[in-house]
Amino acid sequence: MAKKLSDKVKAAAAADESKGRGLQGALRTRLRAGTQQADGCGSSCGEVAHSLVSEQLCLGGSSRQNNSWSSHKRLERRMGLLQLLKSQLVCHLILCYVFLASGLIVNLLQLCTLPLWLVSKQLARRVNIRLAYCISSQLVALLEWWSGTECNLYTDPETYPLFGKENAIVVLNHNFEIDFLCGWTYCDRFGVLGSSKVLAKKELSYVPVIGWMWYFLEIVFCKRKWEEDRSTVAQSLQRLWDYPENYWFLLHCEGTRFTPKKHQISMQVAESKGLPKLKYHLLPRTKGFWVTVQNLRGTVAAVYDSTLNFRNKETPSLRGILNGKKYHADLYVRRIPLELIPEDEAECAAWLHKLYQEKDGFQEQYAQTGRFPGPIRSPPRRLWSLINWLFWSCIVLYPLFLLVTHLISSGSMLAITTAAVLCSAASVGVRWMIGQTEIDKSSNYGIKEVSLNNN
Ligand SMILES: CCCCC/C=C\C/C=C\CCCCCCCC(=O)SCCNC(=O)CCNC(=O)[C@H](O)C(C)(C)COP(=O)(O)OP(=O)(O)OC[C@H]1O[C@@H](n2cnc3c(N)ncnc32)[C@H](O)[C@@H]1OP(=O)(O)O
Ligand SMILES: CCCCCCCCCCCCCCCCCC(=O)OC[C@@H](O)COP(=O)(O)O
Repeated sequence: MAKKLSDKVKAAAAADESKGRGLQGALRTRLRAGTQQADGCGSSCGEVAHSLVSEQLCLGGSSRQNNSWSSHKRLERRMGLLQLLKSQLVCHLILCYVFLASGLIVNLLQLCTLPLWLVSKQLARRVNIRLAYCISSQLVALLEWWSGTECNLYTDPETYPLFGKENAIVVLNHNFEIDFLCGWTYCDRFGVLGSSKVLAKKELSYVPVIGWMWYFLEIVFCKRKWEEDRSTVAQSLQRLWDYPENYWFLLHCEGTRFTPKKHQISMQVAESKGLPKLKYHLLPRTKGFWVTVQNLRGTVAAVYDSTLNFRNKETPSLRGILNGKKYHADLYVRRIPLELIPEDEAECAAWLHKLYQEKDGFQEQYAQTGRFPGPIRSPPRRLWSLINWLFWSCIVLYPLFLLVTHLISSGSMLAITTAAVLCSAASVGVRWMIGQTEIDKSSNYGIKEVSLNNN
């Protein structure tokens, strides 16, 4: 497609040239048109614009051509150096240190808000929303500003203005290691990052910084055991009725991340239930969806059916992001008013199965054409996440710098060894946290229960 576009633009430019406009001017005009077209058609098309710029640089007079060419080369070399820098361990250690140190400070501040809950619950919630933003937006900054990952949004123009202005249940496919992070990015762009919620597995509540922050955000945890979850999940959802700010409530109805083995097993379950097979999704669990819709009816306006995929079959990871690797996310969102969702449990379950069949169709279309339906309306990344990261870096890196210089000048072996042990422990801790996002280390949920049922 990229080659086709490039050829098309060049051919049109040559035609313009023959009309006497000069090849450079013609290319410049066509380039503008080409870049606009590239906006809507995939990453490779973006590269067309880049290659045309390079060609244009080569088309000037010979001395200008040499200057432009060498400055282009310099730029490329600088980009290469920047990329090399981003892959260095020392950079990762600094990023992780800032995240851990600032995260623990924020957790401590959240603890300090406990008395406030007794005096004014709504004020305590608003304070915690802002504190949580300080943590989650650091990961958003990592995605948007460090790795430069592109996040496109396919949605219809009537829906777009409602994003961030109402409470919504977001049903998102669970196929990627960074789908939670892409979710956060969209939340940030529509101003609901601090307040957004999820139906999360209980194990995540023990993850330092993020899991601890979630207690204060009234995140809903489940054990993925319906007998226990049916009452605890409903109670936690009821508490959100008077939440003071707009939020998105995320539900991965598959309940676990996609792996070929889990897919095979869940399709056996689908078959046994007489349901059509899904190619790109696990069979959704319907109880969590039903209980969420029932308990949030009246306070949530719609379900945002969200389907995420990455261009060129990219398999993004948090490690890749930390290394500065750029990915290209595409998200398709359909708004479905909550009144359209059946109240009866069995009907609601059938509705969800149908929704997942439609989602599977969208993924098939994406696999075939590289596009979801509808126009792209991508909100720009916001500066706030970067400003927040710079602010916390100043706060926690300055004392670290003082400490390191003091340690070195003191020459005390004991102090230096203690610092090295603490650094290693922190590094192991962060690796474990990153491990939580890795599909290779995914739980046995969706495998174990079926083999138990079969025994
Ligand atoms: C685009 C914008 C994005 C916006 C983002 C917004 C906010 C962001 C905020 C935070 C981001 C952080 C993200 C963190 C992500 C963390 C996510 C998770 O932790 S996912 C895991 C936890 N969540 C869930 O599990 C939700 C889905 N699960 C359910 O709804 C379950 O029903 C349950 C309520 C958890 C109960 O679990 P249980 O295991 O008891 O399930 P069921 O009773 O439903 O299971 C029995 C049921 O399933 C059938 N079955 C059996 N085996 C399988 C199988 N392998 N596959 C499919 N189905 C199976 C079985 O036959 C039973 O069927 P039935 O109900 O018909 O009897
Ligand atoms: C600037 C910042 C640098 C930071 C570097 C360190 C970052 C460490 C971040 C750790 C973030 C931990 C958040 C975990 C969210 C994981 C969400 C997820 O995807 O959970 C999986 C479950 O849904 C299903 O589990 P499985 O049954 O598949 O198993």
